[in-house]
Amino acid sequence: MLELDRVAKLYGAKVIFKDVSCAFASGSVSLLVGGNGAGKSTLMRIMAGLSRPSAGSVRLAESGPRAEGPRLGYLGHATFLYPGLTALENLAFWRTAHGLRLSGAGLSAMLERVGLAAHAHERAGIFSRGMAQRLNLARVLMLEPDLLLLDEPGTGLDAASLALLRREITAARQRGACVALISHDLAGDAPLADRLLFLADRKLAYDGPPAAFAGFDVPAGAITDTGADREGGICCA
Ligand SMILES: Nc1ncnc2c1ncn2[C@@H]1O[C@H](COP(=O)(O)OP(=O)(O)OP(=O)(O)O)[C@@H](O)[C@H]1O
Repeated sequence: MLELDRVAKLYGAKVIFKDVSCAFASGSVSLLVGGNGAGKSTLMRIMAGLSRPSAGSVRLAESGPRAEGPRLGYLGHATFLYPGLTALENLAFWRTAHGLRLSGAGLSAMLERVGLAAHAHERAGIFSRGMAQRLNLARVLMLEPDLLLLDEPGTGLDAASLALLRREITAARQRGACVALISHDLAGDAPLADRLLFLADRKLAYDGPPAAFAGFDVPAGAITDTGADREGGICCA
Protein backbone atom coordinates (compact mmCIF):
# COMPACT_ATOMS: atom_id res chain seq x y z
CA MET A 1 0.00 0.00 0.00
CA LEU A 2 2.75 2.44 1.00
CA GLU A 3 6.49 2.24 0.41
CA LEU A 4 9.23 4.42 1.82
CA ASP A 5 12.60 4.26 0.12
CA ARG A 6 15.64 5.75 1.88
CA VAL A 7 13.57 8.55 3.34
CA ALA A 8 15.41 11.27 5.26
CA LYS A 9 14.21 14.40 7.05
CA LEU A 10 16.42 17.31 7.96
CA TYR A 11 15.49 20.64 9.51
CA GLY A 12 18.35 22.87 8.44
CA ALA A 13 21.50 20.98 9.36
CA LYS A 14 19.66 18.90 11.95
CA VAL A 15 19.13 15.31 10.82
CA ILE A 16 15.89 13.89 12.30
CA PHE A 17 16.34 10.53 10.55
CA LYS A 18 17.77 9.13 7.37
CA ASP A 19 17.72 5.96 5.25
CA VAL A 20 14.27 4.88 6.40
CA SER A 21 13.07 2.18 4.02
CA CYS A 22 9.99 0.10 4.71
CA ALA A 23 6.77 -1.07 3.10
CA PHE A 24 3.33 -1.04 4.70
CA ALA A 25 0.91 -3.71 3.48
CA SER A 26 -2.87 -3.71 3.28
CA GLY A 27 -4.52 -5.66 6.08
CA SER A 28 -1.74 -5.00 8.56
CA VAL A 29 -1.07 -2.93 11.67
CA SER A 30 2.36 -1.38 12.13
CA LEU A 31 3.29 0.07 15.49
CA LEU A 32 5.77 2.95 15.41
CA VAL A 33 7.64 3.53 18.66
CA GLY A 34 10.61 5.55 19.88
CA GLY A 35 11.55 8.06 22.53
CA ASN A 36 10.35 11.66 22.60
CA GLY A 37 11.73 13.57 19.65
CA ALA A 38 12.83 10.42 17.78
CA GLY A 39 10.89 11.58 14.72
CA LYS A 40 7.77 9.40 14.79
CA SER A 41 5.29 12.20 14.08
CA THR A 42 7.60 13.63 11.45
CA LEU A 43 7.76 10.26 9.70
CA MET A 44 3.99 9.81 9.87
CA ARG A 45 3.41 13.26 8.43
CA ILE A 46 5.65 12.26 5.53
CA MET A 47 3.65 9.04 5.14
CA ALA A 48 0.46 11.12 5.07
CA GLY A 49 1.85 13.44 2.41
CA LEU A 50 1.73 16.39 4.80
CA SER A 51 5.48 16.89 4.83
CA ARG A 52 8.07 16.38 2.13
CA PRO A 53 11.04 14.12 2.76
CA SER A 54 14.42 15.84 2.43
CA ALA A 55 15.64 12.77 0.52
CA GLY A 56 14.22 9.48 -0.63
CA SER A 57 10.76 8.71 -1.91
CA VAL A 58 7.29 7.76 -0.73
CA ARG A 59 5.08 5.70 -3.02
CA LEU A 60 1.39 5.14 -2.42
CA ALA A 61 -0.17 2.26 -4.40
CA GLU A 62 -2.71 3.62 -6.85
CA SER A 63 -4.52 0.36 -7.52
CA GLY A 64 -7.26 -0.84 -5.19
CA PRO A 65 -11.00 -1.12 -4.88
CA ARG A 66 -11.69 2.62 -5.28
CA ALA A 67 -11.58 4.29 -8.67
CA GLU A 68 -10.29 7.49 -7.08
CA GLY A 69 -7.37 5.66 -5.40
CA PRO A 70 -6.73 4.81 -1.77
CA ARG A 71 -8.43 6.92 0.85
CA LEU A 72 -6.28 8.34 3.63
CA GLY A 73 -7.41 8.80 7.22
CA TYR A 74 -4.92 10.74 9.34
CA LEU A 75 -5.37 11.42 13.02
CA GLY A 76 -2.66 13.77 14.22
CA HIS A 77 -2.20 15.93 17.29
CA ALA A 78 -4.69 18.57 16.07
CA THR A 79 -8.34 17.47 16.22
CA PHE A 80 -9.63 19.36 13.15
CA LEU A 81 -12.89 19.96 14.99
CA TYR A 82 -14.90 23.17 14.89
CA PRO A 83 -15.64 24.23 18.48
CA GLY A 84 -18.77 26.19 17.55
CA LEU A 85 -20.39 23.21 15.80
CA THR A 86 -22.09 20.33 17.55
CA ALA A 87 -20.66 16.83 17.34
CA LEU A 88 -23.17 15.93 14.63
CA GLU A 89 -22.54 19.15 12.71
CA ASN A 90 -18.79 18.50 12.81
CA LEU A 91 -19.28 15.08 11.23
CA ALA A 92 -21.70 16.56 8.69
CA PHE A 93 -19.09 19.17 7.78
CA TRP A 94 -16.40 16.56 7.20
CA ARG A 95 -18.81 14.31 5.31
CA THR A 96 -19.40 17.14 2.86
CA ALA A 97 -15.74 18.12 2.73
CA HIS A 98 -14.82 14.55 1.80
CA GLY A 99 -17.78 14.06 -0.53
CA LEU A 100 -19.00 11.02 1.41
CA ARG A 101 -22.41 9.48 0.84
CA LEU A 102 -23.48 9.13 4.43
CA SER A 103 -27.01 9.86 5.66
CA GLY A 104 -27.88 11.70 8.86
CA ALA A 105 -28.64 8.32 10.37
CA GLY A 106 -25.19 7.15 9.27
CA LEU A 107 -23.59 10.10 11.06
CA SER A 108 -25.59 9.35 14.20
CA ALA A 109 -24.47 5.73 13.97
CA MET A 110 -20.86 6.94 13.86
CA LEU A 111 -21.42 8.92 17.06
CA GLU A 112 -23.02 5.87 18.64
CA ARG A 113 -19.98 3.82 17.59
CA VAL A 114 -17.62 6.10 19.51
CA GLY A 115 -19.96 6.44 22.50
CA LEU A 116 -21.02 10.03 21.84
CA ALA A 117 -24.69 9.52 20.89
CA ALA A 118 -25.86 11.32 24.03
CA HIS A 119 -23.70 14.32 23.12
CA ALA A 120 -24.66 14.62 19.44
CA HIS A 121 -26.15 18.09 19.85
CA GLU A 122 -23.53 19.54 22.17
CA ARG A 123 -20.88 21.89 20.85
CA ALA A 124 -17.48 20.28 20.37
CA GLY A 125 -15.95 23.31 22.09
CA ILE A 126 -17.22 22.16 25.47
CA PHE A 127 -16.03 18.59 25.05
CA SER A 128 -13.42 17.14 27.39
CA ARG A 129 -10.13 16.11 25.80
CA GLY A 130 -11.19 12.46 25.67
CA MET A 131 -14.58 13.28 24.17
CA ALA A 132 -12.92 15.47 21.54
CA GLN A 133 -10.56 12.63 20.73
CA ARG A 134 -13.50 10.23 20.32
CA LEU A 135 -15.16 12.68 17.95
CA ASN A 136 -11.90 13.06 16.09
CA LEU A 137 -11.74 9.30 15.79
CA ALA A 138 -15.28 9.26 14.37
CA ARG A 139 -14.22 11.91 11.86
CA VAL A 140 -11.44 9.64 10.61
CA LEU A 141 -13.28 6.31 10.82
CA MET A 142 -16.29 7.49 8.85
CA LEU A 143 -13.97 7.76 5.85
CA GLU A 144 -13.39 3.99 5.98
CA PRO A 145 -9.79 4.76 5.05
CA ASP A 146 -7.60 2.33 3.13
CA LEU A 147 -4.58 3.89 4.78
CA LEU A 148 -5.19 4.75 8.43
CA LEU A 149 -2.44 6.76 10.12
CA LEU A 150 -2.87 7.33 13.83
CA ASP A 151 -0.48 9.53 15.80
CA GLU A 152 -0.91 8.75 19.50
CA PRO A 153 -4.67 8.20 19.14
CA GLY A 154 -4.96 7.00 22.74
CA THR A 155 -4.13 10.46 24.13
CA GLY A 156 -6.69 11.47 26.72
CA LEU A 157 -8.80 8.34 26.35
CA ASP A 158 -10.16 6.45 29.34
CA ALA A 159 -9.99 2.65 29.57
CA ALA A 160 -13.32 2.08 27.82
CA SER A 161 -12.38 4.47 24.99
CA LEU A 162 -8.97 2.81 24.62
CA ALA A 163 -10.68 -0.55 24.28
CA LEU A 164 -12.97 0.98 21.65
CA LEU A 165 -10.00 2.43 19.79
CA ARG A 166 -8.25 -0.95 19.77
CA ARG A 167 -11.38 -2.70 18.50
CA GLU A 168 -11.63 -0.15 15.69
CA ILE A 169 -7.96 -0.65 14.75
CA THR A 170 -8.47 -4.41 14.58
CA ALA A 171 -11.67 -3.96 12.56
CA ALA A 172 -9.88 -1.66 10.10
CA ARG A 173 -7.14 -4.24 9.65
CA GLN A 174 -9.72 -6.99 9.12
CA ARG A 175 -11.45 -5.04 6.37
CA GLY A 176 -8.08 -4.75 4.63
CA ALA A 177 -6.88 -1.31 5.69
CA CYS A 178 -3.21 -0.57 6.10
CA VAL A 179 -2.88 0.84 9.64
CA ALA A 180 0.12 2.58 11.18
CA LEU A 181 -0.03 3.65 14.79
CA ILE A 182 2.30 5.76 16.92
CA SER A 183 2.14 4.85 20.58
CA HIS A 184 4.05 5.14 23.83
CA ASP A 185 2.03 2.25 25.23
CA LEU A 186 3.96 -0.69 23.90
CA ALA A 187 2.38 -3.14 26.32
CA GLY A 188 -1.13 -2.10 25.36
CA ASP A 189 -0.67 -1.74 21.63
CA ALA A 190 1.90 -4.38 20.63
CA PRO A 191 -0.72 -7.16 20.75
CA LEU A 192 -2.62 -5.34 17.98
CA ALA A 193 0.38 -5.10 15.71
CA ASP A 194 1.80 -7.39 13.05
CA ARG A 195 4.98 -5.44 13.06
CA LEU A 196 6.94 -2.98 15.13
CA LEU A 197 9.11 -0.12 13.88
CA PHE A 198 11.51 1.52 16.31
CA LEU A 199 13.03 4.89 15.52
CA ALA A 200 16.24 5.68 17.42
CA ASP A 201 19.61 7.23 16.75
CA ARG A 202 18.22 9.04 13.68
CA LYS A 203 17.38 5.80 11.90
CA LEU A 204 14.96 2.92 11.76
CA ALA A 205 16.73 0.83 14.38
CA TYR A 206 14.29 -2.10 14.41
CA ASP A 207 11.69 -3.35 11.93
CA GLY A 208 10.21 -6.72 12.73
CA PRO A 209 7.72 -8.71 14.76
CA PRO A 210 6.69 -7.13 18.07
CA ALA A 211 7.57 -10.33 19.93
CA ALA A 212 11.18 -10.29 18.74
CA PHE A 213 11.62 -6.68 19.90
CA ALA A 214 11.93 -8.03 23.45
CA GLY A 215 15.32 -9.45 22.53
CA PHE A 216 16.47 -6.42 20.56
CA ASP A 217 19.41 -4.53 22.02
CA VAL A 218 17.99 -1.02 22.50
CA PRO A 219 20.68 1.67 22.39
CA ALA A 220 21.28 3.16 25.84
CA GLY A 221 19.21 6.29 26.41
CA ALA A 222 17.29 5.84 23.18
CA ILE A 223 14.04 4.85 24.78
CA THR A 224 12.41 5.05 28.16
CA ASP A 225 8.73 4.13 28.24
CA THR A 226 8.85 1.14 25.92
CA GLY A 227 12.06 -0.04 27.54
CA ALA A 228 10.25 -0.44 30.86
CA ASP A 229 7.50 -2.42 29.16
CA ARG A 230 10.04 -4.68 27.49
CA GLU A 231 11.72 -5.46 30.79
CA GLY A 232 8.35 -6.41 32.21
CA GLY A 233 7.96 -8.77 29.27
CA ILE A 234 4.41 -7.53 28.84
CA CYS A 235 4.54 -6.69 25.21
CA CYS A 236 5.37 -9.92 23.66
CA ALA A 237 2.68 -12.44 24.44
N1 LIG B 1 9.25 22.34 11.94
C1 LIG B 1 10.29 21.89 12.64
N2 LIG B 1 11.45 22.58 12.65
C2 LIG B 1 12.53 22.13 13.33
N3 LIG B 1 12.55 20.98 14.04
C3 LIG B 1 11.42 20.27 14.07
C4 LIG B 1 10.23 20.67 13.37
N4 LIG B 1 9.29 19.74 13.57
C5 LIG B 1 9.85 18.79 14.36
N5 LIG B 1 11.11 19.11 14.65
C6 LIG B 1 12.04 18.33 15.46
O1 LIG B 1 12.05 17.01 14.96
C7 LIG B 1 12.30 16.10 16.01
C8 LIG B 1 11.30 14.99 15.93
O2 LIG B 1 10.00 15.49 16.29
P1 LIG B 1 8.73 14.56 16.28
O3 LIG B 1 7.57 15.37 16.71
O4 LIG B 1 8.65 13.87 14.98
O5 LIG B 1 9.13 13.49 17.41
P2 LIG B 1 8.28 12.32 18.04
O6 LIG B 1 9.10 11.08 17.95
O7 LIG B 1 6.93 12.27 17.42
O8 LIG B 1 8.21 12.78 19.56
P3 LIG B 1 7.11 12.60 20.73
O9 LIG B 1 7.19 11.18 21.18
O10 LIG B 1 7.59 13.54 21.77
O11 LIG B 1 5.76 12.99 20.17
C9 LIG B 1 12.26 16.90 17.31
O12 LIG B 1 13.60 17.14 17.72
C10 LIG B 1 11.60 18.19 16.90
O13 LIG B 1 12.07 19.28 17.66
